[in-house]
Amino acid sequence: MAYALPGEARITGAVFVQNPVLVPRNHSLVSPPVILRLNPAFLMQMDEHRTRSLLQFMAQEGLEPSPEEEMKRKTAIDQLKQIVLAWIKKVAWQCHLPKDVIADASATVLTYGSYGLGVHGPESDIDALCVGPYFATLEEDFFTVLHSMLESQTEVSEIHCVKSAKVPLMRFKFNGISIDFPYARLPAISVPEYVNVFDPSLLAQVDDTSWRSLSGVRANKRILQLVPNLKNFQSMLRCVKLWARRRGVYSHLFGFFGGIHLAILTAYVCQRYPNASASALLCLFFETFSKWPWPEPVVLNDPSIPYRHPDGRSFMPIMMPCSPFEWCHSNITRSTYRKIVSEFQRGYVLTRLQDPGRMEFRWNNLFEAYPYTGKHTHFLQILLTADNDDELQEWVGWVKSRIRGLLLKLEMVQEYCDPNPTENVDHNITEPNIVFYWGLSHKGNTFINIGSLKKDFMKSLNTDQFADGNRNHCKLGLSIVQYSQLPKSLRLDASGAKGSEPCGETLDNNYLQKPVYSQYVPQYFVGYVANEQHRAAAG
Ligand SMILES: Nc1ncnc2c1ncn2[C@@H]1O[C@H](COP(=O)(O)OP(=O)(O)OP(=O)(O)O)[C@@H](O)[C@H]1O
Ligand SMILES: [Mg+2]
Ligand SMILES: [Mg+2]
Repeated sequence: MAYALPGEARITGAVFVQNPVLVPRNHSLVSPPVILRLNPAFLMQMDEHRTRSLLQFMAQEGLEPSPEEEMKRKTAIDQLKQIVLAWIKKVAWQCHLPKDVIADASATVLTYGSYGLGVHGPESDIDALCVGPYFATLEEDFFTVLHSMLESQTEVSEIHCVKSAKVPLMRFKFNGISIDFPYARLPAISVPEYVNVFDPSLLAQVDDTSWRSLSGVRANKRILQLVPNLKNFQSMLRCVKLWARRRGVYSHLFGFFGGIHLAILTAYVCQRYPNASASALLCLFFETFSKWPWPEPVVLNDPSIPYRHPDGRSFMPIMMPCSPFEWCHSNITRSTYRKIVSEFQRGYVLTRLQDPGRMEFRWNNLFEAYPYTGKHTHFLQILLTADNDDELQEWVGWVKSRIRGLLLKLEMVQEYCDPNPTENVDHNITEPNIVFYWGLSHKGNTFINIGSLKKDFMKSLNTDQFADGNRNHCKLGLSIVQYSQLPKSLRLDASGAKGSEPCGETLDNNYLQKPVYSQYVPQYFVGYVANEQHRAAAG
């Protein structure tokens, strides 16, 4: 028995109900149910209690980096700023610029992505845009001069240039922290630390690549301007990201959401319910998106701003919140769309505010890890091996940057496929390796011609282009495995209480989860092509 709150009494702010309503208290525990007459003060108290328990849960989960981790990141950015400043003086001097211009010349580093939003976790990268003056070129000064300056720093390791991406960047580790480092060139001599990235006079003259590189920073700043309560937004987005990770719907490359998508969805709910508490916002997130009439787009900005409707190819269109108001790039497919929708619905069922008599909220249930082995009986095993760890890292990165092709091919023969992005290591195999297990539909075609699937995918992988085609020892194996052939750590019956004996190749439970941070990004990665019209509209 559950009494729903009347429609108009939804939690849309500090005021919860217009009229007291009757609800059962602890209806599952008390029989017959004790009926309690709720009043707004009680509901408010209950909301505070829920928010406290959510914040407690977040603390237990270690979602916020420790002060030491924070300091490490801040130091990394400060040091990068110093390096960039030294770099620009050197470039100005090499360009034989007049002394006073050399003295004025400056460049800076602007953070964006999860770090810029203040929602990074211990495992997040730092997205840092290097912004330099007009005389420092991308190809020569950034990718050659700055690259070699960075390479010579003891703090920097695993540095790679990703020149062919839409947003060209350097990728490296600074004291062990992964950094994405694109470059934008502004029509100025001096780029101050707090440069205004919305300044139309600057934007009107930047080149296309710089424009795309700047769009990440501009989108972030816009999100921060648009959310009414920053602290609530940050708490909620941390929770939403944890939920998405645990439920297997966080991975842009594997057809799910990336950080930018979740940031915009979260900001949308915050904007719509400016006075709601952090816990109410999380509940409203699931309510909003479990009922969302996809493919109706999610638009964060003022709805009066005219926009072109999406082309109909995107399952879940989400608009970037800064001009020229393009769509966030999305890899969502038929299968991943289905999974995301069902996860929104699950979230809604577990957090619905229909039962306000329920004082305790089991947040653990919402964030439970997705039970792949309870949902699927057959899996596509994707095994990637290489001669050494460095080659493996490059190989995995390359394959992941093109993995959507495999998903689409599989969807042509399978009704549904669940591409689990978790990276496992099989210690029974001597070569360095990474293994993925993708859930297959039991209703679909159980016969998959693995040979032809692999041939097609290898063709689209275009291994000749991969590191100049010199990596002959990088291999990819595809096979279908049953539940019983999975590593024990992935099975529901890992305790051995029940379940069948392994058949075929036996895999042990010595698997590790080890995310690979790669130099490769898909060609379409981030952003859009700007044109004169876009620039004119910028601001
Ligand atoms: N698909 C995309 N479309 C548009 N912009 C994107 C896209 N993916 C990434 N970006 C830009 O790059 C930034 C950094 O992306 P990244 O993948 O590092 O996610 P993030 O939000 O920082 O989350 P994480 O904590 O996982 O790193 C985003 O904030 C966004 O500006
Ligand atoms: Mg990031
Ligand atoms: Mg990044």
